[in-house]
Amino acid sequence: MSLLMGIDLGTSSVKALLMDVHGKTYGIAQQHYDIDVPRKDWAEQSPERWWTATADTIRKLFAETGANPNRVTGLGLSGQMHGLVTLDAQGTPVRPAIIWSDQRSKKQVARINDMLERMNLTGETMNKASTGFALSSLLWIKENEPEHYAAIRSIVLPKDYIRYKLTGRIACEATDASSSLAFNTRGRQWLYPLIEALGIAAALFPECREPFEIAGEITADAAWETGLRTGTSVVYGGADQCMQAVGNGVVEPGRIISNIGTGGQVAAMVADPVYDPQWRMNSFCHIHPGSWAIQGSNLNSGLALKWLKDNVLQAADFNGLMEMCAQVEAGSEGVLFLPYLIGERTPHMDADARAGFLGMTLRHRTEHLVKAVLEGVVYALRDSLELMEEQGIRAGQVIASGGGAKHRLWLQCQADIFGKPVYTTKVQEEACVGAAIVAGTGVGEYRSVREGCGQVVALDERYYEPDPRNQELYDHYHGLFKQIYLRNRELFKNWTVNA
Ligand SMILES: Nc1ncnc2c1ncn2[C@@H]1O[C@H](COP(=O)(O)OP(=O)(O)O)[C@@H](O)[C@H]1O
Ligand SMILES: O=C(CO)[C@@H](O)[C@H](O)COP(=O)(O)O
Repeated sequence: MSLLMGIDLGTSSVKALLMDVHGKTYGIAQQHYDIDVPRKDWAEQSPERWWTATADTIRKLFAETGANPNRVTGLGLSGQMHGLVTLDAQGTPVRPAIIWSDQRSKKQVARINDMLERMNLTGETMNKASTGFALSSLLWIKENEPEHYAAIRSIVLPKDYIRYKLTGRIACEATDASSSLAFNTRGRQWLYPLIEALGIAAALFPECREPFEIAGEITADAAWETGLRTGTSVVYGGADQCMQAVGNGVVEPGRIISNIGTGGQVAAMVADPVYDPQWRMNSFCHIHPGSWAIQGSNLNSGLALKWLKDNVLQAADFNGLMEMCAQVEAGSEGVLFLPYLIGERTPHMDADARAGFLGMTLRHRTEHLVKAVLEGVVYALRDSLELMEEQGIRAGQVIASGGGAKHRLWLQCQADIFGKPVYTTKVQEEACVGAAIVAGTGVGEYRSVREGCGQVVALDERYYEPDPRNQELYDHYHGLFKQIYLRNRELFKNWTVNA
């Protein structure tokens, strides 16, 4: 039977998955990497490091499964969104990639947003600019690193670089391109009037296609580095949020995803170009022309727990932390964590917002801080869920996904704080599975993405009910959580000397 490969270039690791066309997983391999923070507010990763990690991971996957590369009929890619990879005339990265969590481009964001309003283009972008979006980062390079800017011949988003290394073809696709802000999200093409008004050459933006189209074939060099067969078909793939939606079977309206990756999102698919007129959420292209994803984008989800684990507690692993706080009561005995370590998008769109613990007394111990971080992350997701409902999008089912769905405590916390049952799918590594389904559609294993989802994705029978005893308490703390930001917003703006 044919096999499909899905690769997800995440923010904390790259994962590769092999499955058969019915969704039976043959194996998953992973390699971790860090975010580089060379200066305050910067967040960068090396595209070359992504590539060596990806090639190693694919080789490891073949070694561990013993699968024959000749059986792989299609490969699809999923990737962290928004980031900017700059390529020179030889296709070599000009500088490290500026990724989604970078905050250096606040001035450029303000200017782009002014321009969007003046040119009346917000109906096309369906978003306002944020720091870490590729267009904001590119304008920052233009204004601050002219020698680098002069060397750029094309720009792509993170997973597009991996596709280029696999196939030799430089290109983008609509779901991720719509997260760059240089894109007409309504019309699914680059937004040249905006690009040109910012003094950026339109030629830097390569051709932009659809996720399930075949982009090319594995080159001999890539085959040598990865163990894949030369000539294997590679589809364009898509943004991780889109591929995750496919891997959760969310290819039509009615289900909402709550994702805890490095960032966090509450997202739904809509069949109309819906966006929040107050710009508290994001709307991006979904898998097919005529479909969009509307999402609450929280920047500090798994990232906040990872920060606590690595920078504060120097703990060995996530499971150990989760067990440490398993006995702490709902509400962490009054400790609240505001998770805005790198600012926040939904609902505040404020790169200056900052994190903190509040409400501590002599009684509190490490385990309360851990639980408060889990809860703080979910309060932020609840902000997104409430905005989603404000847009008229009702959640028939909330499906949890991402690394945060690996532990029952975080799943129960979501059910309790949302006040809704939370489901998971039987799928492991949903973004990889989504990418594999899209690959299967591109190479003709499935007649449609929907048919692929039908064959591969099923909900787990086990789900998490909200505990009625915790509802009032969590409503109260979520109210405090919102107030803490609102009452400190002005202080955050002037937090740092010489900021
Ligand atoms: N066993 C676990 N228990 C709780 N949280 C976990 C566990 N494993 C991973 N996580 C959380 O998931 C995050 C990584 O999620 P993932 O979806 O793999 O991220 P990305 O796609 O950004 O690389 C970690 O930072 C951590 O907060
Ligand atoms: O900003 C966003 C989505 O809008 C980010 O969440 C990136 O798409 C990275 O995803 P993860 O690596 O955290 O899953």
